Amino acid sequence: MGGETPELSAQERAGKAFPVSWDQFHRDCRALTWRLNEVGPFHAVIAITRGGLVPAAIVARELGVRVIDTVCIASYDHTKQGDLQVLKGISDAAMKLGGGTGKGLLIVDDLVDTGKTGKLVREMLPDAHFATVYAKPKGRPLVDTFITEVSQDTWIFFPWDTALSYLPPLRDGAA
Ligand SMILES: O=P(O)(O)OC[C@H]1O[C@H](OP(=O)(O)OP(=O)(O)O)[C@H](O)[C@@H]1O
Ligand SMILES: Nc1nc2[nH]cnc2c(=O)[nH]1
Ligand SMILES: [Mg+2]
Repeated sequence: MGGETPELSAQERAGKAFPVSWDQFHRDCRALTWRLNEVGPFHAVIAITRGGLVPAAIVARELGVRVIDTVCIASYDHTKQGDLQVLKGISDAAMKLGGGTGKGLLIVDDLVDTGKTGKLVREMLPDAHFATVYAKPKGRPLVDTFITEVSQDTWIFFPWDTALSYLPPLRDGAA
């Protein structure tokens, strides 16, 4: 493979890192719920797995919603985006609650980046409300409610993907 430039992952292209702690994530999910409380009530929460599972649990708890379904979509293999794969669709029971179009349903994901994942789910449930905790500019128009916008060249590190580790002092060359 000599001489070939290796393809950059989405994370490498993103450049800037935005690490989020559990505390911060919990606070941001609660802030999201404050906004959603004005929009509901919702019959059910639909979590886009896997990243949507944690915010969906927190939001559903705060809103008092006990029906939670999943739509299972994979696109990024760690940080490289490939074709979207729907591994599991929305259940018939949740579809029925949303009258076939998603009316009164709340879709939750951790973030929108390019918007490809969100677009696909919106097509499945055109009348549902779509909420994410974080949004990048490309995906932002797809989202009805979000809390924090980060630039397109930022990579968000979630607490379930990270651990506390030693950081060398700045003067020793740490970024
Ligand atoms: O707006 P997009 O460019 O489509 O990217 C956003 C999606 O990417 C991540 O999921 P990922 O596919 O990495 O799967 P995961 O939730 O299982 O980590 C994230 O949780 C969103 O669902
Ligand atoms: N963890 C994480 N996953 C993503 N998938 C698409 N964009 C991102 C991001 O910024 N962070
Ligand atoms: Mg995801």
